[in-house]
Amino acid sequence: MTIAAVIGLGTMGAGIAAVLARGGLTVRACDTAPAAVERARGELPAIAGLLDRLGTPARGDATAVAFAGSLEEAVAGADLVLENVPEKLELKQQVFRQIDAAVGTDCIIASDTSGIPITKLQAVVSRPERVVGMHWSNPPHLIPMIEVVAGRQTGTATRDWMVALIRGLGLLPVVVKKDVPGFVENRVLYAIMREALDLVEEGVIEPEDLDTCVSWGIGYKLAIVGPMKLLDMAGLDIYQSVASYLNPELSRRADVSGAIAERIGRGRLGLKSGAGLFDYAPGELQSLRAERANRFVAVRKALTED
Ligand SMILES: NC(=O)c1ccc[n+]([C@@H]2O[C@H](COP(=O)([O-])OP(=O)(O)OC[C@H]3O[C@@H](n4cnc5c(N)ncnc54)[C@H](O)[C@@H]3O)[C@@H](O)[C@H]2O)c1
Ligand SMILES: Cc1ncc(C=O)c(C(=O)O)c1O
Repeated sequence: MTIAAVIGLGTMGAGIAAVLARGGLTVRACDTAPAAVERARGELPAIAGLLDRLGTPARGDATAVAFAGSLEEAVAGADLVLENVPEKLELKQQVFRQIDAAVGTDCIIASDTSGIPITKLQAVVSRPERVVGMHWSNPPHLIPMIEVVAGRQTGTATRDWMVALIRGLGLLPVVVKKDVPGFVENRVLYAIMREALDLVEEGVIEPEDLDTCVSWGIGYKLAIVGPMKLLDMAGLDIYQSVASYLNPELSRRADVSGAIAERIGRGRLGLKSGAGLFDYAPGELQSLRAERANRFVAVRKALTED
């Protein structure tokens, strides 16, 4: 039985732990914030219900996650440790050192980092060849694609082990061939987010209308036809004509939108704080999450049915 430990139970933690547990792994998890542990514990039954509805391979119970009192307790005897703490390099490196000191020589240490180069994380451990990126997408129990990223010193066997694990979970591993910041998913997503925020800040479009435009004009299409295939569908000549005048116009800002920093400064972090770019009524968050989860399940089943 493969033993997995998940370090960090925030937005991503419960869903990842549940998917690993349903895949038949023995899962332990920990978080330095007791409230995060209790929130994750409370989320597991609903997540398990969604995985049942998706019909993913069930080799275990998605709610069978053991919550450890410390990182050392969580990682003891683990075959895989997934670091899942906030996106801060120094913190991740500190946690990586702590993991490295507590695991066996065969343990694979993975990170769910959104895009910090894996090479920077493996630089602080004694067996860098056992370090690999395992980048899930939010919500992790509903999005089947996981990026597998090898750092400069990652062993091929480690990368291949991770690909096989993800396939065994019934999910879609995508091997990112170069350890670039943001990997692939977030480089594309953040180009979209940068342009979207610029268009709203420049008064070109209202936020709600931007979401409608991108979700139904682009997201819906890309769910069925990926960008590379879409070029053939649209016509490479059309792309060349449009890109020739449009590429010079696209946002190239290297800083982060001031609108984002301003809201963070007011404690408006998004769903995690009850308000962000949008306001949410107190009871709305739960129904919003449930509605979105239902739509994720319906679309994923529609896209994967033969
Ligand atoms: N939120 C997303 O959409 C998303 C998607 C994919 C990947 N990621 C990445 O996954 C990682 C986690 O993201 P998140 O959104 O879950 O973050 P989060 O801030 O919601 O949760 C992080 C959790 O880590 C805990 N933590 C902090 N220090 C710790 C330590 N030393 N030991 C154990 N727990 C500790 C915090 O208490 C918190 O509960 C980040 O690297 C992030 O970039 C996030
Ligand atoms: C805004 C944003 N940033 C990072 C990630 C993943 O690393 C996501 C996501 O998974 O959806 C995201 O939405």
